Amino acid sequence: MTTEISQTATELFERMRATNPLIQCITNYVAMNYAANVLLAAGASPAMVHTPEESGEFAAIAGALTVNIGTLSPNWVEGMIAAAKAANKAGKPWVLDPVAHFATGYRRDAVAELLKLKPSVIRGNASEIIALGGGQSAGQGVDSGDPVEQAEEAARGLAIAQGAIVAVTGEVDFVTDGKRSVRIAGGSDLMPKITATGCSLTALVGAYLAVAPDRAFEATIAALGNFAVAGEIAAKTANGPASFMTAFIDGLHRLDGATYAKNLRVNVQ
Ligand SMILES: Nc1ncnc2c1ncn2[C@@H]1O[C@H](COP(=O)(O)OP(=O)(O)OP(=O)(O)O)[C@@H](O)[C@H]1O
Ligand SMILES: Cc1ncsc1CCO
Ligand SMILES: [Mg+2]
Repeated sequence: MTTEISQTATELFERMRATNPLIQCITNYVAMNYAANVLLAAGASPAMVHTPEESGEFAAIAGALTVNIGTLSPNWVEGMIAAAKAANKAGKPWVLDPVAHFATGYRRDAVAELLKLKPSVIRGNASEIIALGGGQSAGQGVDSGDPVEQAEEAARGLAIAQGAIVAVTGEVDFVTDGKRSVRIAGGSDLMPKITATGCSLTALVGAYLAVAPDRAFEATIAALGNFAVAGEIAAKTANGPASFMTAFIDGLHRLDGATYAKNLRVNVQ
């Protein structure tokens, strides 16, 4: 099972890079530039299209949509909802990143509306997933304050309740569809020291979903595996967060299928 999932992830890595999928990213002001560069380096084609006047129209032509609520305002929420509705209508997968949704009523309400539109994948840090499951999290704003293991039960429950794949990221990532679960090791402790690493990963999950819309579980694992492998390699030459960022973008660009397969550490639970 572990070997099978690793092989599938490697196939999806190759397919994503060969396909260069067009991904609509509705993300926050902090993440926009970094996420676009991450997608380009990884082999996808990002487009940051958020305003309601065009977000729905664009969702119908993109391979997948990703929605991150990091820096919200009414116009953006309207754009997110229009895009998610259009993606659903066009049969396109979409990913939700519920950044700090527990922090304010406005964020909670926005996430509740978006969850009604049934994202294919929900990707968050441990604190965000614990809070989505109704638990008390130790998160501080956008940063997680909880270990991934503590979010696993909430992740399984959320996956079943939503009919979605749930990905919890941290030192060792956890992905579940409610029945099947895997852990993905790798990455670097420098990754949470760079803002928008998680937001960029959410965008990359969209890129993998675009090439395997009917295999959202495997696509999510493959995307998280891509970050884990590239992050671990980048950390070997980095002196701190700033040089890591450069090494990470270069590493995503240079990564090949053989290196991906060799370094991927997925464990079926
Ligand atoms: N301590 C760690 N060791 C290894 N990898 C890590 C660690 N912490 C986070 N990561 C990796 O960093 C990436 C982003 O995960 P994280 O949980 O930090 O997202 P996030 O909190 O949503 O980020 P942000 O909101 O700042 O964009 C994932 O690929 C995850 O595996
Ligand atoms: C720092 C920050 N604030 C709102 S969104 C964001 C990016 C990381 O989630
Ligand atoms: Mg986040």
